[in-house]
Amino acid sequence: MATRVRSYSKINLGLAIGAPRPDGFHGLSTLYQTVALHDEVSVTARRAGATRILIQSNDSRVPTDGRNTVCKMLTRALAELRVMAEVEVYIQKNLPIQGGMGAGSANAAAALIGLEKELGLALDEAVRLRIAAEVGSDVPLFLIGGAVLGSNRGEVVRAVPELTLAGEDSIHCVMAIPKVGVSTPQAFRDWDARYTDPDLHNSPVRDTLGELSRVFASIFGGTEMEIVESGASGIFADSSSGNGLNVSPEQSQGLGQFQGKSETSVDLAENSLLALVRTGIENDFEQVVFLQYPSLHAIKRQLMGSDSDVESKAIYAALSGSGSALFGLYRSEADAEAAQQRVQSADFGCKVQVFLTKTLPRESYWRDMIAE
Ligand SMILES: C[C@](O)(CO)[C@H](O)COP(=O)(O)OP(=O)(O)OC[C@H]1O[C@@H](n2ccc(N)nc2=O)[C@H](O)[C@@H]1O
Ligand SMILES: Nc1ncnc2c1ncn2[C@@H]1O[C@H](COP(=O)(O)OP(=O)(O)OP(=O)(O)O)[C@@H](O)[C@H]1O
Repeated sequence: MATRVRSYSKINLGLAIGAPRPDGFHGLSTLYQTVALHDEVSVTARRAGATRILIQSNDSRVPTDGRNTVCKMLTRALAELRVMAEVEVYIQKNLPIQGGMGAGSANAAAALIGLEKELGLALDEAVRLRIAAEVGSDVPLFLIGGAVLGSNRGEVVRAVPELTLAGEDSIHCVMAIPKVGVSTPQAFRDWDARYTDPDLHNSPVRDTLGELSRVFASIFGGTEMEIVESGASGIFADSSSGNGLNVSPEQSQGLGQFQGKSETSVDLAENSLLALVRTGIENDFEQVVFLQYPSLHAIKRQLMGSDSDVESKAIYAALSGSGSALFGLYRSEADAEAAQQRVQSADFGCKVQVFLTKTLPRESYWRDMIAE
């Protein structure tokens, strides 16, 4: 029987892009959050005299050769394990391709988990993170799950306390998935063009990378990391987690006012999403992707809701990664359903799928990953 692994997706809460680097990548600062929507990656593996990796998928757009993230990951993992094996993988695609939800990256992490389980072997945590980073900037986050800070080119990851809203760490989320694929490398190139071409460059260059990094540091602290075991994976965890949050007095006051309370530490532990959103986080990719696809901007507005109904408005809505998927986060299921309705009933000139889901904290991520 194959090991069936749920390959969950991610959204980005705030994403700042730095200058292009000599290696072709960009510095990046983001807060990844895993969500419950997922593909399913089924893995069968047995030791053999020679390695053979067979990949199949229900979606013909998924490459089944060495270009597949799963193939890249398994090749590296088997080499590190010093094992030869016949491996068969079936990728049941539910998530969009080029959707900005990290689906292909998550497939690679899921395949690694499945391979280890099938062979009864486990790689050292540092090795897993290293080969994950080689496969793609978005892969390491899926070896941690929950709320994860990403830096460098996105592959340096750090577990941070779960995002909370009214004490809950599983937050109602609406994903809107337009039938548009956005190429990530192209979106980075568009960003560069916008900020190097004087004709396109309308506003002074802002150090959004530095600004967002400082926001994250003020919210999550910059404490030492330690390796702890959690679920199926060892993870890097913030040693200050527990009550967890380290917020400036100004932010604490702002949040207290928002809630009509003066207590800060309890409020912050219970409402860290609000604290984060009130710092003004943004996704830099919106500046270039919305110019090219104005319909995506219109979808974001519908996800956000109207100022005349502040109570049911989204807490936050944004493009995920480089898109094309967008998401909204809500106080209640009813608010999320209302947002789903708004998006479904509007005409954006392109087909849009809309899903109700929830953010997936680290504990649930690992607990529910293996489908029985
Ligand atoms: C946009 C995000 O999804 C945000 O979470 C990620 O940054 C993308 O991560 P990913 O799909 O795993 O990207 P990779 O496979 O590592 O890189 C694909 C291409 O995107 C560009 N790229 C990616 C990440 C980064 N920090 N800077 C870049 O310029 C590079 O051209 C690279 O060749
Ligand atoms: N396992 C895979 N699933 C889907 N696409 C894959 C996979 N492996 C390689 N690819 C290729 O990678 C490209 C982008 O895949 P993916 O769906 O991960 O994009 P994405 O959702 O935009 O990811 P990100 O959020 O990391 O930008 C596709 O065009 C596809 O050709």
